[in-house]
Amino acid sequence: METRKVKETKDGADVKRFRERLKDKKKIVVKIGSSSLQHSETGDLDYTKLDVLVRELCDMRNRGKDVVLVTSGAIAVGKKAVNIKDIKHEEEDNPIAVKQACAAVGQARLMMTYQKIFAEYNQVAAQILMTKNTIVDNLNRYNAHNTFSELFKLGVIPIVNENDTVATYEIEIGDNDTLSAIVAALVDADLLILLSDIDGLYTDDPRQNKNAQFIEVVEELTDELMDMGKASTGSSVGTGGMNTKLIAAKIATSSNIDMIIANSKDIKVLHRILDGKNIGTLFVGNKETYFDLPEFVANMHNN
Ligand SMILES: Nc1ncnc2c1ncn2[C@@H]1O[C@H](COP(=O)(O)OP(=O)(O)O)[C@@H](O)[C@H]1O
Ligand SMILES: N[C@@H](CCC(=O)OP(=O)(O)O)C(=O)O
Repeated sequence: METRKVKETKDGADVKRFRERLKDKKKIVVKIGSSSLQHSETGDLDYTKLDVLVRELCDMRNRGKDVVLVTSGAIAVGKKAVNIKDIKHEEEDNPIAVKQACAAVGQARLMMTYQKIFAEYNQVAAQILMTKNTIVDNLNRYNAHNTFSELFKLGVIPIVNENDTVATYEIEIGDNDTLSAIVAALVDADLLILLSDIDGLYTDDPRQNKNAQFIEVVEELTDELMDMGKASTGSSVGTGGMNTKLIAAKIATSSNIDMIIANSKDIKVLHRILDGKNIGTLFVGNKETYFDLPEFVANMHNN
């Protein structure tokens, strides 16, 4: 049984009020990682999970919300399709090209699967592939923003991933936790939900430290909290571990967007979160900060 650690609110008020306001969120970005989409034993797609994910997203649309899905999985699905088990950097002449080739195969397959399931719920979905330049270049950013706005007006759910085949993978945005927060800031979302292979943020990696305590709410991302993720690596399938989730939290909360990390083992948590239930770790958006998105993305890997 996990020990829950509830951070006191600044004014001592009940943390429940932060959960209550989740009921009113209108524009929601949901991110799912590769490890959550696959069966861990075989690496094949978990269709049951994908089905529940799509159903939850369509139901959010039916509740009148604007919804974006940021999905990983292109490389993992591509690797499976061309029968590559491991991309070992020391054994490949050009490991990045191998990953990019896998992404080219896998992205199309992944979208095919999503399109099929979204169609079952009579929901139109779109694909948006982004690179660092989509945000840094003013005209690109303006066009991307307008495209999202039009898709929302049309009731379409945009499905986003990094354009791994043209991005220099690992030195551009590189992970979808960060990408999802960037997307949330770009579209002026009011909630970002990261579905992970863990319940939320702990005081330390609970897989390494049995005494790690669960943190229910983070009202202020202190340096101490940011350091909590730095040593982490995450699963063998996932890219960023907790570090990239905390970077995402920094981007989101500085843009006044609430963010939640929740466990993807039961994707039905999505509607429960929107019902104000106490699930996952909630990072509270900060109204007082100004966040310069293009500036941040331009300097991302220099920080
Ligand atoms: N402080 C922490 N709190 C929670 N999980 C942590 C922490 N530090 C490291 N981790 C690890 O990060 C993992 C989640 O990252 P990752 O595997 O990249 O997830 P995903 O593929 O879902 O994005 C957890 O399974 C956990 O082992
Ligand atoms: N863009 C890559 C995923 C990168 C990524 O961040 O993966 P993950 O840590 O599983 O969310 C892909 O689609 O394979």
